[in-house]
Amino acid sequence: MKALHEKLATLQDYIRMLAKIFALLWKSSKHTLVLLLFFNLLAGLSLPITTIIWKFFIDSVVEAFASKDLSKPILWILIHLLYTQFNDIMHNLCRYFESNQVDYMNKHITELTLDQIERMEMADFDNAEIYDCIQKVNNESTQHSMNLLRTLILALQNFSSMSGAIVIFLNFGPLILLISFFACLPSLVINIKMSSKLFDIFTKRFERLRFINYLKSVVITYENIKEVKVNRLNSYFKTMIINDFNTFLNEDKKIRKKFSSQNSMASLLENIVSYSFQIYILVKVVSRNLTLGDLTLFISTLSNFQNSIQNVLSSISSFYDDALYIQNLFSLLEREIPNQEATSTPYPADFEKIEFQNVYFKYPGREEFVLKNISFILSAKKSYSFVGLNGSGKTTLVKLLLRLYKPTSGNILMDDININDIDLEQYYKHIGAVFQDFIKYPFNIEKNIALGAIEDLNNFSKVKKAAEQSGADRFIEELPLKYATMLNKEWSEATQLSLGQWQRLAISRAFMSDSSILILDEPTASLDAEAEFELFTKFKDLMFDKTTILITHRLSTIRLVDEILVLKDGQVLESGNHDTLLRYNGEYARLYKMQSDMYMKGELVNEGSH
Ligand SMILES: Nc1ncnc2c1ncn2[C@@H]1O[C@H](COP(=O)(O)OP(=O)(O)OP(=O)(O)O)[C@@H](O)[C@H]1O
Repeated sequence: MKALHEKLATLQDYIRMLAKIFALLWKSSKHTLVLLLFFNLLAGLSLPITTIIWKFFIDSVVEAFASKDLSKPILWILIHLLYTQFNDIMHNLCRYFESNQVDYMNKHITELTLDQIERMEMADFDNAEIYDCIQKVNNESTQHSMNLLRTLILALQNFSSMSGAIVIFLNFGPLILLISFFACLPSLVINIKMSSKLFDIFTKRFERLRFINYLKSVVITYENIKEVKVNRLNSYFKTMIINDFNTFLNEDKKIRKKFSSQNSMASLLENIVSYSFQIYILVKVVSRNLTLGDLTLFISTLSNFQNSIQNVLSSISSFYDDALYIQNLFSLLEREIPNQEATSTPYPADFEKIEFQNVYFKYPGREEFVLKNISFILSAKKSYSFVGLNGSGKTTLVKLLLRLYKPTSGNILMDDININDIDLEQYYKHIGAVFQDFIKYPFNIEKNIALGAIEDLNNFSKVKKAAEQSGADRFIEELPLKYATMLNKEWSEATQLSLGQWQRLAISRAFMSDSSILILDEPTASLDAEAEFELFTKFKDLMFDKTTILITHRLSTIRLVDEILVLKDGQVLESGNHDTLLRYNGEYARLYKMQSDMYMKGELVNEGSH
């Protein structure tokens, strides 16, 4: 991805970017955009039209001094009143359509982003640059789309005002406006330079800003408060954050100071030009025998013209600020995602075995192989466990089976069918998984369980049964609102569950699914050893017709499975059932002995990891 200043190096780049933004606005809501542009163009004309009305009013007042007839000035006041009223209505309409357009744009961007994210593969999320981009777009979408629209509207209104001014000056001396425009150019250059400098700094410090925001969120997140307090980290983090703010502030102040003195020089030039022209206008009005109204008309129009230029300048610099976000948005939306190969092979519901054949795998962007020459067979309707030290590749094996990644080489077959050829929708319908880092959905208990089978979202009796099977029903029944209880502290009237209770809900989701393969990747780490053993015994009975894969570090539970695969450094070291592996007296026997010794000594309270 190119840096923004490289991408927006030329005027053409700006125009291309503007065209893309316009297309985005157009697709968000054509109808609202047309009305919004129309009313803003009209609103932009209000300044020149009001100035013209005042010209006629002043002329009529001068006439009234001689004729003593006030009807004309009163008529002009009435016209002004009507026009002001019309203007107010128009401005309200502008605000109405602007707010609607912001909402439509937000909705459209959210929809496009979510569509794109749905099409992206797991490997895309491993790419730090893409991941970063998604986070930025997600966090800043609302604010920036609003800013952007305002900037464009402001620019449009001012262009409209400037065109009105040009029409007024057409017969009087359009050169005056042209020279005034050139007098504003130094300001334009200074503003663009300042914005680009601030923008460069902002880009450079973006990483650090994200770090600070992350640190702030560490301090304010409910789950973290206890650790932060106990370790007395509040003031340490606060100092870190404030120090960074001070550094940024000083850097910004230096730049602003430099440019504000340059800006004063530029304003001096503008003022000299402006006041010279006011004198010129005065001389010309008198020499041509024009009216007092004409004098006010031209002087006010000149001043309005210069203000409009200033406003357009500030639009350009705020556009520059918002461009980083827009750049991220477009690079995310324009990212080419190769169409998934059509995988239409039906899921082999009555498969007999799953076979890993010489599977090698390395993560995208990584050099080293995480899995090396893995070959084994899982028979249908049997239970298996992957065992090994942290980082030995257990979860990676599961990710390949779940088709979140494809093997770098080698095949994974269900009978003779490569799993990556099976229709994906059908595949996921038949495979269930619960992970250690399961999701805490922002819904009530019923829905948190029901999401295990999206087809059965409203099947309450199935939800209840799943909760009974996981043992979650015991704590649910004690809650005042039972299955209707909202979870998580963040939501009003919500209850905070313990991690073990959350895990039981996640496991209930597995009981909802009618899948024929079930993967449990350390979903029971927060349950005590006894609860895990009891749960898995139950699991085995209930899941007798499924192929199950259990990953846990508790070897006491692992005893229950039909076959154990021991992994070390991405390779299968041993396989067999508990007794065979103990007799073999290899890695498994060593780990098992170590854990049971610790149990005997009462040292292992919760052996989540080695
Ligand atoms: N997304 C990723 N990108 C790059 N490397 C990864 C990624 N996920 C895991 N790894 C690396 O792959 C190796 C195997 O990780 P994996 O999660 O499969 O181990 P594990 O056996 O499940 O470990 P644990 O018992 O700690 O859960 C580790 O060295 C890890 O650093």
